Amino acid sequence: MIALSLHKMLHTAQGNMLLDIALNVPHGEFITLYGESGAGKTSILRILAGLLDPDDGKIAINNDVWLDTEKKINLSPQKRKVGYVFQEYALFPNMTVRKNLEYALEKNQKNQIIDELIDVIELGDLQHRNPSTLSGGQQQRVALARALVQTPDVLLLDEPLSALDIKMRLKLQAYILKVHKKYNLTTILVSHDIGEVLKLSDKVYVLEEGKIIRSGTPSEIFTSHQMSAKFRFTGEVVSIQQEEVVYIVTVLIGNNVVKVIAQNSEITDLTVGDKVMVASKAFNPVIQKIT
Ligand SMILES: Nc1ncnc2c1ncn2[C@@H]1O[C@H](COP(=O)(O)OP(=O)(O)OP(=O)(O)O)[C@@H](O)[C@H]1O
Repeated sequence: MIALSLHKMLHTAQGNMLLDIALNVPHGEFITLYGESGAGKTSILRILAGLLDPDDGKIAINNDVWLDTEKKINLSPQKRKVGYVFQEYALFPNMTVRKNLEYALEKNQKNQIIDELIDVIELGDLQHRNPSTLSGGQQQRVALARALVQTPDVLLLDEPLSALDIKMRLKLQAYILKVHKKYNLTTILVSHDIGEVLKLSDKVYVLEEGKIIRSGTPSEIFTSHQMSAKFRFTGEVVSIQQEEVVYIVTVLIGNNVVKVIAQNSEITDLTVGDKVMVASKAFNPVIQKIT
């Protein structure tokens, strides 16, 4: 469980903005912070990691207190068990992938974890190459592995996939989910990509001007209930799930999510990431791939 409460006066181009957050994240949950640019999402991650001090607050992870401004407790970033992945890959360019991972080992830590992560994140073929020779997606896989070397309790992901194309994003999303489950992490993602948020998170917190204004499951937050009877929209498939004899296709249309019931014949050539048209036909939405 992450128990977090904090205040921090932030200085924005429009003047002061109070970041005022209280959040409890159960152990093993995957949450997303979602909101406009400048709402304070990155600041929350930096405060958790110990890279930014709040004006006052408390952070406890399970029973470990990382910060308690009243009791003057403030653990250094090195003592907090967090893994942090940013949009920038921030790898050492002149060290091999393996050396980049080994560099993250703590003193006296066995390097067995390096082989395990290379296996789990499938970096075997890349381990002796330098990051500069790798694609963005491959570099981000290395950055993800490096964030896990010290077996953190908490994984912080600050728009880690936003520089990647859709194919790479989907691949990396799968690795992120895999490590989240395998290492029983509590994960906090910052993302603007609703498809990604839907796929990865258990719960979404919507931030506006430093405060949480709404929270719920991704479907609760993003599903539109205001669809008119006659419509025609284009969107992107974010998931396809089988429900007994039919399929539920989740389509992202602008900032809204629409769930369409489809027959087997409608989804045969459909995959996640496809652009589709959703249109009403006698009150039932139909879905068609755009080629
Ligand atoms: N150390 C600091 N002290 C005071 N203000 C800060 C500090 N760091 C950031 N800010 C300001 O706080 C505001 C929120 O920044 P933050 O990066 O947390 O937003 P964000 O929601 O992550 O935005 P984005 O989606 O663009 O990354 C910005 O206006 C920023 O200039």
